[in-house]
Amino acid sequence: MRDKIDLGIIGGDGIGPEVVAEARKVLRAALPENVELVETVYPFGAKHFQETDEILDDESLEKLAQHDALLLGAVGGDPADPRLAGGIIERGLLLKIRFAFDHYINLRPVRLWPNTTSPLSDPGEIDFIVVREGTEGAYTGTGGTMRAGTIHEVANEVSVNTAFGVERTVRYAFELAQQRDRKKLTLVHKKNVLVNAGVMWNRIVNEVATEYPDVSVDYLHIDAATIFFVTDPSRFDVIVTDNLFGDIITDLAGAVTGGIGLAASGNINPDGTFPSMFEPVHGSAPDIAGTGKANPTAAILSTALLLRHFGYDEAAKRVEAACEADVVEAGDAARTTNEIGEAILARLA
Ligand SMILES: NC(=O)c1ccc[n+]([C@@H]2O[C@H](COP(=O)([O-])OP(=O)(O)OC[C@H]3O[C@@H](n4cnc5c(N)ncnc54)[C@H](O)[C@@H]3O)[C@@H](O)[C@H]2O)c1
Ligand SMILES: CC(C)[C@H](C(=O)O)[C@@H](O)C(=O)O
Ligand SMILES: [Mg+2]
Repeated sequence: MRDKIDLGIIGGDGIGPEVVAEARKVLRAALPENVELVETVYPFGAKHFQETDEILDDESLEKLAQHDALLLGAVGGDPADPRLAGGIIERGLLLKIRFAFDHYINLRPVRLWPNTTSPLSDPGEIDFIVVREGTEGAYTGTGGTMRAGTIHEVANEVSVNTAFGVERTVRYAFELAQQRDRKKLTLVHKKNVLVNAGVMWNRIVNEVATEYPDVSVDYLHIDAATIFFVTDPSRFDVIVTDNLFGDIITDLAGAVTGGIGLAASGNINPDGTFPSMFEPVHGSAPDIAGTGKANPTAAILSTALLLRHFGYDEAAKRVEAACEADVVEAGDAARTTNEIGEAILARLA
């Protein structure tokens, strides 16, 4: 195992820097003593763009590429600012990194912890993981607008799905399913309507399935999947899905398992050619930024994914156990971002 992690950090906007501050403390404390943590903090985000006109140029991207991994809070500024229209920061910063660093696996574990409040009356056991494709689908920016601003405007947003991109994602999901107790993979798509992409996803899942005879395969249309997220979430083990469906269902999963403030994610480049990037599922939450109400647990749990990514399984387990113990003990008690971070940190000591 490596004895040094060179980490690039982008706190970003809103609650991003607030939750990242807590995550950094926990990460440092969780790492084995003989592992050096080198941190470089970058100012990128909507605020930085408003002040400097810079989003993320190629030179900065090259600097980010030199790190072993990246930790990101969240980006996204004031929706009322016309300069930020069109997702300029989300696309020019966050998606630029995911695409440039070939983060084709967007890994989003979902768990209902004891004593966590779920809006479901009888949630049962929830412990599944969403393997969201991260570099294709509706996110490529393919499309365009004709006759903009007129009654005759046509706006096309094309979902791009390549056999290469789908196959590597599906294979990753099967590998993951094979390592888990239940060994069950559910493809979530919309093959009854998205007949080109959906049919290809389905075919590739069935083809790869022949190499994993011990993994059982299930299929759900995305609309039906949202029903089961609420009525029977324990049926899921590993879900594989495209970029946009994966975005939507992981916010839903966060909401039914005790809140988006607990949902972690990793944008993984499994080949190791580029740094993987770890971030909470949630956004910059402008409605609570600066109030101390943000839950940093999702960001802290994202560092557990980072630790596991580098093989520090014991350290990852300690972070997860500390978060779990904190959730179990504190329940819904109103605490500040800093209080939650300190409580989790104290449990690691
Ligand atoms: N990875 C990212 O950087 C990322 C992810 C999602 C959204 N965004 C951006 O963030 C901005 C706001 O987006 P949004 O409002 O749709 O989604 P959001 O996730 O920021 O907020 C949705 C709701 O969840 C709450 N919430 C989010 N994180 C929380 C936490 N840690 N603790 C407690 N409550 C929390 C917010 O207060 C809000 O009520 C937009 O600009 C969006 O594009 C960025
Ligand atoms: C901000 C946005 C581009 C991003 C996405 O859609 O992937 C976010 O919602 C997420 O879930 O990480
Ligand atoms: Mg999202």
